[in-house]
Order: sequence, then C-alpha cells, then structure tokens
Amino acid sequence: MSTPTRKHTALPKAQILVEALPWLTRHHGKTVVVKFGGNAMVDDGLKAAFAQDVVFLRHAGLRPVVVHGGGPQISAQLERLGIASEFKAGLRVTTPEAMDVVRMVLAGQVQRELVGLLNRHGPLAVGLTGEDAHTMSAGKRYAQVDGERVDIGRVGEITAIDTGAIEALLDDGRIPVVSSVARSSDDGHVYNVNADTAAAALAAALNAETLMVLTDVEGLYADWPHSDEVISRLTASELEALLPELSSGMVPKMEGCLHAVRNGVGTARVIDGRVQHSILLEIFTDEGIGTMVVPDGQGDTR
Ligand SMILES: Nc1ncnc2c1ncn2[C@@H]1O[C@H](COP(=O)(O)OP(=O)(O)O)[C@@H](O)[C@H]1O
Ligand SMILES: CC(=O)N[C@@H](CCC(=O)OP(=O)(O)O)C(=O)O
Repeated sequence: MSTPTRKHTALPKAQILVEALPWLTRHHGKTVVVKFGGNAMVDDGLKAAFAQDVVFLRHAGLRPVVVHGGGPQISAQLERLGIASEFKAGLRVTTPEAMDVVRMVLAGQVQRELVGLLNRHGPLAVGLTGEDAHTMSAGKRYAQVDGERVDIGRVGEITAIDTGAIEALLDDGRIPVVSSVARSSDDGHVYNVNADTAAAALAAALNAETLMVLTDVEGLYADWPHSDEVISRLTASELEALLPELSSGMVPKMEGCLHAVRNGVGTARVIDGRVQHSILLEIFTDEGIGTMVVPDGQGDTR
C-alpha cells in the first residue's frame, strides 16, 4: 500500500535530477575555476554550502579549482595589529609588513578553513599558494590614479603561470584551493595579487570551460548604484565598452572576466555568493543566475 505514495513523493526529486542531465553531459570532464570572495565568505552557512557545491561538481565529473580572496579577513587582522590599510584603484597598498599579514591570513587562515570544509566530504582538497611549484609568478604592479602611476608596494601583476601542480592534483581527483599570493619573478620576495585577477589568469592558463566569480551582489548591475537591473548576458566587446564606467570592486572582477573569455575560457560568470548553492543553480539548472560574459560572436549559450 505504501509503495505508490513513496513513488509519488519522490517524483519531483527525479524531475530535478533529470533537468540536470544535459548540463551534466555538457560539463563532464571540464575545468571550472571558482573564485570565492571575501565578502561572500563571512557567513558560516554560506561557506558550508559553497563546500558542498564544489564537492558536488567534483563528484559530477567536473574538475573544479578554487581560488579564494579574503579582503575583509586581511583588513580585520591588519586592524587588530594596528597596521593602517588603504586601497588605491581597488588594490590594497601593501607594505612589506602588511605583506606578511596578507600571506599569513590567506594561506594560513582562509585557505586552511576552506580546505577543512571541503575535506569534511572526503580526502579531496589540497591548498597551495601561487608560490608553490611556480604556480603564479608576478612583477611589481602600479595603480593608475587620475592618470598618474602610483606605487602601491608589494602588489603583483602576474607575469607567468605554471599549471603543472594544479593539473597534477586535478588528474589525481583532488580539488586545488589556491591563495592569491605570487612568487616574485624579480626580487625573491612575494606579491599580493588581487584574487579576481588571479582566478581569471588561472582560468585562462588552464583553458577552463568556465570562470565563476562569487560575490556579494546579484551580478553586474547595468546602472549601479541607481538601479538593481542585472545584465544577464554580454559579449566581450560589450563588456570592454562598459569597463570605464565601472567602479572599484567590480573593476578587477570584470577585467578578469574579459581577460578569461579573450584567452580561451568558454564563459565567465559573476554570481551572487549570498545565495546558498548558487554554483549548482548556475551550472545545473535552466535558470542560470547572475551575469554571463561570452566571447564575441557567440550565440546564447545558456
Ligand atoms: N556595476 C556594478 N554592479 C555590481 N556591483 C558593483 C558595480 N560597481 C561597483 N560595484 C560594487 O562592487 C562590489 C563587489 O566587489 P568586491 O567588494 O571587491 O567583492 P568581493 O569581496 O566579492 O571580491 C559590490 O558589492 C558593489 O558594491
Ligand atoms: C592587491 C589586493 O588588493 N589584494 C587583495 C587580495 C585578497 C582579495 O582579493 O580578496 P577579495 O576577493 O575578498 O577582495 C587584498 O589584499 O585584499
């Protein structure tokens, strides 16, 4: 007597799984770089759901790579230590003293926490920074403020990427978790790299199918802060035309998306990290959320 009822109640679940089938087929074996930002990273529930989603991707046959930020966590630690912190053109002015804190917080705190959350689901995640196995090399980056070149200390511009260690981990079924600290290609020290920039450069170097940037807004707003209309899809050229109008937090994100799709990445997406399971919604359902950037000359791929 109870069997028909059980079948009936399970039906919507089967429907959901079946809806994911074309996406599972499309994304199988593909590399997805997911950037988890500091502001979407401050809530424990969101962090746990993020880890579940990434492990789900891995078990669904994708090759996820996590690149993480930690701006709010770095600012909090600098404040605790009484070290002043300021941003110029969206980049943290990084003294050698602040660089030690950046490295300690990203590699020793934020990365460790993400690795721990992912590894609750099995022996999957391995943390590294751009310093490991020459994964990311950088030279000194200057900021442009009102047309002037400004020295912002130990902030790096990526000069080379070696994907060997990440590829080896992926081939071994692991989930690499990368902190945005780079080795210096010139003076033997390390550089602080914006995490959006690092994620985009890694996505391009890995020939990833997708770059997914989680943040604390719904996506790219057409007329921020005056309206909450989200641009759901735009081409590389359309994005390039919009770049001069964007303000600080969105600049490295959208520059990164542009760099990615101009260098072989299939799509770059900015999605709302405040929504639990936003990664699964974006990858496996008909209702993609957020903003998707596609290379020029592409039809709607959603
Ligand atoms: N056009 C825009 N659309 C959406 N957000 C924008 C836009 N321009 C500026 N922003 C700002 O960018 C912020 C996201 O950047 P940021 O704070 O660096 O995020 P994260 O910590 O996730 O890296 C948003 O919270 C918003 O305040
Ligand atoms: C040069 C620079 O600004 N580096 C960033 C690195 C962390 C980061 O980018 O974190 P979010 O993604 O959370 O913003 C910083 O020091 O805050």
